[in-house]
Amino acid sequence: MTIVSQQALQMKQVSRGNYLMRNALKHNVIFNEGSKGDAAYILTEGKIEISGVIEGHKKVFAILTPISIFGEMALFLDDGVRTATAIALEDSKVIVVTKDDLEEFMRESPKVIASIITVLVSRLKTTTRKALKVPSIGLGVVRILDLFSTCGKMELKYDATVKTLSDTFLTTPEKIEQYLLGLADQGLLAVGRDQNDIRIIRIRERDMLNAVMQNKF
Ligand SMILES: Nc1ncnc2c1ncn2[C@@H]1O[C@@H]2COP(=O)(O)O[C@H]2[C@H]1O
Repeated sequence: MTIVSQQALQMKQVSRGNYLMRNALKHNVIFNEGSKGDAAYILTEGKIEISGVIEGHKKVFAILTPISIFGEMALFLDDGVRTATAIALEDSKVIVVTKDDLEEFMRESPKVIASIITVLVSRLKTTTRKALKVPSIGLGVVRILDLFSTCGKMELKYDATVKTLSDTFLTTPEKIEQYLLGLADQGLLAVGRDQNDIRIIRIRERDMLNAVMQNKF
């Protein structure tokens, strides 16, 4: 049993009242990041995606399966605002836990408090690990271009490449264009137009990664 499900079951055990159940059909938004939150939810059936928008890009933080609790953070935060968006990936069922319910659970059972802390700590640990894994954007761009050239693909559509790279590295298209400009200045690629007047990137250095590493990019 996961830590999250332990916590959810803990809550079921201490609750004496009737639960308010809610169905969330596939694609339903249960709540949006930035909205005010007055309840947490225990997922009993289905699948919920927890995501946020970082620098204009959607980032999935977690995919929850039964039994998991979510939407608890806003109940602890002073501003009461949702830190992420919850969307049903499948037809789902949740138990609504109001702020009053949660406070009552916590008053009645120190185990509930302990398990909520455990859930928050475990999410923080996962999130910190993910954050530390964010690659150097510059080197990441070079590695991807290097892969294309290794596969013999020396011309790439400019707009599509910039969009894919900015989505991949959760950064702005402008930032990616700066890196491309830097590589162009080093003579490793050129930006031009094809016969249909579509902007393209021409990779000029087959071993781009090696060249960049030698230049201590
Ligand atoms: N990094 C994360 N990993 C897993 N779940 C999260 C993460 N950030 C937020 N959540 C959950 O998503 C919910 C969004 O609404 P809340 O801020 O009320 O409570 C939040 C947590 O339950």
